[in-house]
Amino acid sequence: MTPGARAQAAISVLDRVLAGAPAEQALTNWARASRYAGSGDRAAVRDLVFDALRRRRSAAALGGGETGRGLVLGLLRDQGADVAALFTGQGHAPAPPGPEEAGREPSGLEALDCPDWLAPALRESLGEDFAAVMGLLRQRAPVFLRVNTLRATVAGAQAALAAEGVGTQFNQLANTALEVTEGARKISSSAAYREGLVELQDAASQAVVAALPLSDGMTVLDYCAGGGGKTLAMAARARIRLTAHDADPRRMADLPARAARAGVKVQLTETARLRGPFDLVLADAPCSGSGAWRRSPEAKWRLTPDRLADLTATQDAVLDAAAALSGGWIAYATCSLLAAENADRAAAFLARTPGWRLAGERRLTPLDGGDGFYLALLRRE
Ligand SMILES: C[S@@+](CC[C@H](N)C(=O)[O-])C[C@H]1O[C@@H](n2cnc3c(N)ncnc32)[C@H](O)[C@@H]1O
Repeated sequence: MTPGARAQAAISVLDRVLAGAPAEQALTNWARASRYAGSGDRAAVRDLVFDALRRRRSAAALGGGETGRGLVLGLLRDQGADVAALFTGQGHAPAPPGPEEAGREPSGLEALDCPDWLAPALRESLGEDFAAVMGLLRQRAPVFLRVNTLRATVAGAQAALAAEGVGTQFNQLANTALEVTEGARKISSSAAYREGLVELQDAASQAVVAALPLSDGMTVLDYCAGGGGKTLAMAARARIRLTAHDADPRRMADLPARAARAGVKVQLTETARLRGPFDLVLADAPCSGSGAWRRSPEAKWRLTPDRLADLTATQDAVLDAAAALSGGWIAYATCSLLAAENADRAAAFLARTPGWRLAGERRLTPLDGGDGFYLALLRRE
């Protein structure tokens, strides 16, 4: 595909996303219908789509409108690309821009790609870091790996990856974290990955697990296990008896295979069969994902006040369920930057639940290098 044809493909995918389709699904449908597109084309179109979604507001201003065409035009102008050479109207390339597509410079919250309604809450939560964090959320996220210390040392994993063309450097957020510097697209086919030496996991997510009070012999429940990223990371930290649960068990479908690959034992349990007490319950609650908007930029634009209110109600329910199942610790975590989902939820829990205290807290933002995360360690008195 020519660069112009790739831009046109991104325009059609973005039009579907703007109409409500999830970006991953719209990209998959486009790729299935475009057998002529090679892996390089698919990667280029994907990058255009996700870059445009991260900058949806500012790109719409620069491109003259919030359409697929406006977003791609605006993104390319932002990147300093030669738009006239791409929007030629020749072959499969998009038509040249008209005068109504001249666009304008974005300003204020628009230039930060911040939704207006969320700005006060984000400003309050992030304080003087607000603009710097919003600026980082407009960029691509680094790719991080977690070294599975049950299978390899950090140096051993680095050497195995390097032999397969994947360059890494140590990241200070966690002593298991490697940032990928080269060859990210080779990871999933590498032997190091297939043999369970490394997992894809954000460095801040690893830092959260590193901060948990885990020791040999503990019984641990991962109450919101999802795909099991933190389940596996906890298993590598200490010899614990691990149970994984999720309100939607289908989310744990890959966990048995991932656990086998990592050399880890995990018991999957349905809600009706859960029996406490556990020494520690990890409540990695569903949230706005605002700390991970670099990876999932659509979430920034789809969040609404009603959705946020639903999420905080679920977070309260998850904390209450965790308290009923824990004999000692609750680790409440989110990948949100909003105090309403973080410290406010921990405070509300402590206010309505006698017999618990706050034993520790950690806040991470993309300024620390990884995703934004919050962790509250709650201790039964
Ligand atoms: C942030 S994700 C978990 C990510 C996972 N811990 C990881 O590290 O890969 C939150 C999970 O909570 C689950 N969930 C939502 N509501 C829940 C509830 N009321 N009780 C338990 N799990 C819930 C969702 O299905 C989702 O898989």
